[in-house]
Amino acid sequence: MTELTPGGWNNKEGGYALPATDPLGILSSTRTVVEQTEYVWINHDQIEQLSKRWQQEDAQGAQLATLLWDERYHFSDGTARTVNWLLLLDALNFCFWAEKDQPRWTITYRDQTLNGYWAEAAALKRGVEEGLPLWDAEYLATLSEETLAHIFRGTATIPLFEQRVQNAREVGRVLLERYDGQFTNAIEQAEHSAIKLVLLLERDFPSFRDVASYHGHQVRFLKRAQITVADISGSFHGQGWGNLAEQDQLTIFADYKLPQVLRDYNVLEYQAQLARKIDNQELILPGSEEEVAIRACTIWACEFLRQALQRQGQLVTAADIDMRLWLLGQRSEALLPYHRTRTIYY
Ligand SMILES: Nc1nc2c(c(CN[C@H]3C=C[C@H](O)[C@@H]3O)cn2[C@@H]2O[C@H](COP(=O)(O)O)[C@@H](O)[C@H]2O)c(=O)[nH]1
Repeated sequence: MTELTPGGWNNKEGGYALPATDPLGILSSTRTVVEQTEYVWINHDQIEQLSKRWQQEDAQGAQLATLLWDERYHFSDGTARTVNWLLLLDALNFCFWAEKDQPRWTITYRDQTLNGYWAEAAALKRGVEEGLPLWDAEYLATLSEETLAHIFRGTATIPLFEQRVQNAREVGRVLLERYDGQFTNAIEQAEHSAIKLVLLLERDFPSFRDVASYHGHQVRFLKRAQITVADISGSFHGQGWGNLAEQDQLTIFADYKLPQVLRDYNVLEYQAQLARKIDNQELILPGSEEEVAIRACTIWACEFLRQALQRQGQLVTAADIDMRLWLLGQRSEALLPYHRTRTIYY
C-alpha cells in the first residue's frame, strides 16, 4: 500500500489516479510512460507552488486566461464556412519553428509582422480576404502548391510545406467523401459531443491521428483533433456550431510550447543529456522515447495541476490550463528553447 502523497497522486495500486472518465484514452495510455520514463519527470512540489501562485493571481483579479476568440487573425463569419475554415486552420496548425540559427517564417498582415501560429491563422484569413474560398471542400481537395505557397507568402518558408499541401487536400477530399463538403455535418453526426468529434477526426482524417507507441503499446495525444474542437467552440463562443458538450473531458493539447513553459516553472525536469540536446536546438526524433516522454509528462503535469487547483476550490478544465500556459509561452522570449521535433502532429 503506497502512502498517499499530499496530492493523492498515488492510488493504492501505485501509479497515478485516473480521473473518473478518460473517454479519449489519453490519460490512461500516457500514464505508463510517465511512470517508467527516465528522460522526463514531474516535480509535484512545483505543481503545488504553481497552483498556489495562480490562485493568488486570480484573487488579485488576473482571471484564468479565457482568451476571447481573437478576431484579428481568425476568419469568422458565423456560418458553416467558418467551421470548414477552422478545420483547415488546425489541419495545418503545427511546427512553425526554423532550423537552428535560421530565421523563422513570418508574414506581414495589415502592417504587422507575424510568426508561428498567428502567422498561419492570419495567412489563411488573408487568403479568404483576397477571394480564395478556403472554406470550400472542392477547392481544398485540388489545392495547388502554387496557391498554398501564395497564401503563406512572407519571409523564409513555412516548414513542412509539402505536408501542408497534402493535409489541406485531405481535408477537402474527406469532407466531400463523408460529409457532403461540410464539417458541420460531422458536428451533427457527433451529436455536438466534443469527445465524439475528436474521435471522428481521428477516424476519418488521417493527418489528425496523433498516436505514438511506447515499448510496444499505443500512446494517444490527439493534439490537433482536440484543438480543432476547442477552436470551433471558441470561434462560435460556445453557441450554435460551437455548442459542444464534454469539453471538460479534453486534455491539454500537447504541443511544443507547453513543455517549454512547464520546464521554466520547474514543473517538468529533463534528464541532463536530453536537456543539453534541447538547449542546443538539436532535433528530437518524432516517435522517439524522448519525444513521447515530453508529451506524456506535459499531459500529466497539467492533469495534476488541474487536481491541485481543484483542491484549492478552483474548478478549471484542462483546456483552461492549456490556454493560460500557451499564452505565457507567447509572451516571454526569456524561456529556454522548446524541444524541436519535425512533425505534422503539433
Ligand atoms: N497547447 C496549445 N498549442 C497551441 C495553441 C495554439 C493557438 N490556439 C489558440 C489561439 C487562439 C485561440 O484561442 C486558439 O485556441 C497554437 N498552438 C501550438 O503552438 C505551437 C505554435 O507556437 P508558436 O510557434 O509560438 O506560434 C504549435 O505547436 C501550435 O500547434 C493553443 O491554444 N494551445
